[in-house]
Amino acid sequence: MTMASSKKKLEGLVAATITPMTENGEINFSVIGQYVDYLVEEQGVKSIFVNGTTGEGLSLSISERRQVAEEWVTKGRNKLDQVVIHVGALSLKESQELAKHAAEIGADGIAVIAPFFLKPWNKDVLINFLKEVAAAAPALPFYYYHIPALTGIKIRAEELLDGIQDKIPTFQGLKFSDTDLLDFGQCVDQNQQRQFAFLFGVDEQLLSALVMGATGAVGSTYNYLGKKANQMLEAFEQKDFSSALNYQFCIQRFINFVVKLAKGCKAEPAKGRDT
Ligand SMILES: CC(=O)N[C@@H]([C@@H](O)[C@H](O)[C@H](O)CO)[C@@H](O)CC(=O)C(=O)O
Repeated sequence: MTMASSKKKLEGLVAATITPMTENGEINFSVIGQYVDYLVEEQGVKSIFVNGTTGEGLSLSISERRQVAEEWVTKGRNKLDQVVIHVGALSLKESQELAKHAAEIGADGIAVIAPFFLKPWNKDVLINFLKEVAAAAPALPFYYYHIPALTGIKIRAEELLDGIQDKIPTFQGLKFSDTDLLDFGQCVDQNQQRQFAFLFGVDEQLLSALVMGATGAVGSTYNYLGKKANQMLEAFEQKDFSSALNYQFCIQRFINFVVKLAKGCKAEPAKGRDT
């Protein structure tokens, strides 16, 4: 048994954290402690996903990513259940450096997206990349972060997962940020022993993914809609599907409102890296 497999399973809501910035585009480390307290006390969210899409990890320098990861781990100690660090990068060396660093600072897991510029042309090439990153942190649970709309890599997650633990012994689960519920369902279905975490990443459709077997969810909206989403999880658990659906509709209305608001906004420079 690897050390990774003895770890507690990542489940429930996981907030994909925003990286707080100052007006000058520097990282505002000073608010991370309060941010942790807010998630735990106000939203009931006890696990986080750092430096992912929401955290703009790929727009930060390697040094910034290391510092951000360290700050979340430090401030989350004894408060958060799990801190997973996204360590994906175009450079294998950088990704390995970040994976090693995540292990050194005591993170609970690492996640990796597919390299998206010179793209892996088939499943085996992608697996080899992921395997090399995972090997840099052999004691940490490893999650594959599937987000084809942003990476442009259309290799189905179901195909990738087939036999993955033989190649990546620390493989612990999938963060699935896509609307293809056939692919998602087939990932769950092929995992007969139920040992992996299946974390859905399209917050507005989480209820459908719960039906399909999601064991948890990673998303941006759990930063501020965590309480509502937790109520939905609770209703689903109690088999109160009509209440669960009402919560999902409420979340959808909110997300739709935010999306429309964002479309109507002119990008303001220097608040974040991706505006
Ligand atoms: C494309 C994107 O940013 N998707 C979000 C969702 O949480 C998304 O914001 C939400 O479903 C609203 O559309 C997450 O899947 C991304 C995520 O978890 C991350 O920040 O790594």
